[in-house]
Amino acid sequence: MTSLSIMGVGKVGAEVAYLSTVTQIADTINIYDSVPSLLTAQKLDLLHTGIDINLNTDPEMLTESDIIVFSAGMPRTPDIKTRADLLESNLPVAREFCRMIKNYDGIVITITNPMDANNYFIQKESGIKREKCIGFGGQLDLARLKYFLSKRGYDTKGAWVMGEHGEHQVPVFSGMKEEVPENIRNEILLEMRGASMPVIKGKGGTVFGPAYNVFSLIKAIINDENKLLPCSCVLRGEYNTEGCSICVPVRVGRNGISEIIECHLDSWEEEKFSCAASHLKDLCRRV
Ligand SMILES: NC(=O)C1=CN([C@@H]2O[C@H](COP(=O)(O)OP(=O)(O)OC[C@H]3O[C@@H](n4cnc5c(N)ncnc54)[C@H](O)[C@@H]3O)[C@@H](O)[C@H]2O)C=CC1
Ligand SMILES: O=C([O-])CC(=O)C(=O)O
Repeated sequence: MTSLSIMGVGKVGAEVAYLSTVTQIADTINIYDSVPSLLTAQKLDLLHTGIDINLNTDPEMLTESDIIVFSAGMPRTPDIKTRADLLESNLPVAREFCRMIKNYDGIVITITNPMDANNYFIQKESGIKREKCIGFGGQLDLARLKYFLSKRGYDTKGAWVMGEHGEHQVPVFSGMKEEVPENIRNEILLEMRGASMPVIKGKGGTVFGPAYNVFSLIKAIINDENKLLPCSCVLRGEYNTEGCSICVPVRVGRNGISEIIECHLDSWEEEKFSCAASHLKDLCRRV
């Protein structure tokens, strides 16, 4: 029996709820949002699929879940330059979330930006084990990296991402068969940084990319897949890093993160990862 909760059913949260409903991935789905009219509308719309699901909207049920997706808070608009600029608006929401989930010891998937800092804060504030606090964003960055590589005719096998889900993301090329020269690496990095903005400008926010990949993460947990995924997690010395949550390769199964993999990086990647870590440590000191 699996119970899944989604806190914040705006664009991304609702799409995750929809995918979880149509695939019947969980036995119980619990959705919550601070806007009652939106919450009622999302509930009715899900029920109108005709799918026989156990759907609740009771915030008390959050702590009874196996997995909670935290997707509440403000998204970027075209004039909000970086995800880190959302910290002041969304930290109070993360704080309220932690109050609501007191004594919870299941898995939290953090989506709300700035995701790495929020994941770090939620882990620290809630006291939930770091293995159960999974920051989402790396899978989406990896999908985008693969898109930019294939557009240039590269075989994407072995491509990876690490670093911040933000300006300091780190595409990892050194595991690929073909060498990617530095000028192309820099070009792709710039494209990755700007990847979501045309979507935000054109339709108000990214939805399908994040929701599909969050759903794969939920599936990896529920089915105990022990799947290798790029996720943000609080480091305690791995990659010589502590004091922040940052995207690294991890294995994910029923109990959350079962292993943090320390992979080889070349000098270009190492330099970028170290910049990402110091940027995130600064951000995390503020939470
Ligand atoms: N990590 C990632 O890869 C991605 C992260 N995001 C982030 O996810 C967050 C949500 O994005 P969208 O769904 O597009 O935004 P949205 O505005 O469509 O939905 C956010 C929802 O949160 C609700 N909310 C706000 N404060 C709340 C509270 N205190 N309690 C309960 N609900 C509350 C709002 O009523 C709204 O329905 C944003 O911070 C966005 O930047 C979005 C896409 C990808
Ligand atoms: O760019 C944003 O603000 C939303 C997001 O995190 C993404 O789509 O990667």
